[in-house]
Amino acid sequence: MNGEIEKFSRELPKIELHAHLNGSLNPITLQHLVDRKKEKKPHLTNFKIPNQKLEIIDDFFKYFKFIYQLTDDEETVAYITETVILDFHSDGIKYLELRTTPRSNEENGMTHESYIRTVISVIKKFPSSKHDIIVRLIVSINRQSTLEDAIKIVDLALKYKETGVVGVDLCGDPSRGHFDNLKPAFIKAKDNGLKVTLHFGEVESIIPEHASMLTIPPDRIGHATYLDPNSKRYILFNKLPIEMCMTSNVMCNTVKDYQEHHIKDFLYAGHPCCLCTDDKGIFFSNLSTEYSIAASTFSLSYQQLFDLSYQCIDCIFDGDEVKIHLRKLWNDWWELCKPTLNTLNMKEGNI
Ligand SMILES: CNc1ncnc2c1ncn2[C@@H]1O[C@H](COP(=O)(O)O)[C@@H](O)[C@H]1O
Repeated sequence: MNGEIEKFSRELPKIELHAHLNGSLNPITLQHLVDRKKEKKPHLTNFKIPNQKLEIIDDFFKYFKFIYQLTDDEETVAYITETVILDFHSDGIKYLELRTTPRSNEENGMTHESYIRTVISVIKKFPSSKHDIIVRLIVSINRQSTLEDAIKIVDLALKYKETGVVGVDLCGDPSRGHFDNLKPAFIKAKDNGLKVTLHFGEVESIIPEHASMLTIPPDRIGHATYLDPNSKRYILFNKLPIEMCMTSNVMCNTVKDYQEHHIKDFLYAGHPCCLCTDDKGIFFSNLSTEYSIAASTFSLSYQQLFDLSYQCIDCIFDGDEVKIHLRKLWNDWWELCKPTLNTLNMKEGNI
């Protein structure tokens, strides 16, 4: 990879809109958690995430059986939230929408509500004025939830709407559950002013759920790898922003390689695409690497990389005031940075 582009991608102000808390733990944090818990849970002693491409996406979801045992109390949830925010901060992320699925643990008194409260209490420690990063929360609902639980989670998201929750997400193993079972929960979220993002088209077998999902309608979708013609038309016509997770898709083998990634078609069409990490801890990536990969795969120029990052501002779930703040930040950075760039890479790239 071109070293100059890597440096540029690191320094570029960036927005992360699709990052699962428990999938974003760096290897050092994970090892630290293993060390802390191994006395009580000796079967986790040798747990490590292998840095290799998976054969099928089903294998990916198995990791959470282990990770969840490491993050099953409020103290640890607070610790990982802080670590993950600091990691994103040091990678040049200026606005982060972190997402997580509330969990409970009867043994130590953690409830869905105390889980959310814990995450929010850490987010509050990062006021933008002090820390140079704005953090918001998306509350995830797993596809395997019951409708009753999903509604409870939406109610909690609404309860904490004024303290940093901006939206809800549908996530989880796409081969489990069905969107229609949970649809009323998403309608409730939307009706009450929360934004909605849905994992969409991550695998081909999910296509029959698409038409129903689009009726919500979502404010963004994640992945959009496998699309039927009607959904694709809807997404393009409505300029529905897509959270693009290139390394995640390649590592889970839902996309053959970077060159074949569907982001290419959407970029050609001038469609709003937001590069995201998904689960940077499991895929050994970070957001600046995703920008470098996009640049080297599709020969993007500095200007195109900057534009790619800039247009994410329009796709955030927070309101106009934050958007205006971010636009100024981006423009000021670009004015300072532009004169120092190698003019060769300023020329238009392939897209
Ligand atoms: C590969 N792409 C993906 N597709 C679907 N769901 C995913 C995912 N990556 C992560 N998750 C969902 O996020 C949870 C972990 O973070 P939190 O416990 O919420 O912080 C996983 O259990 C899974 O449901």
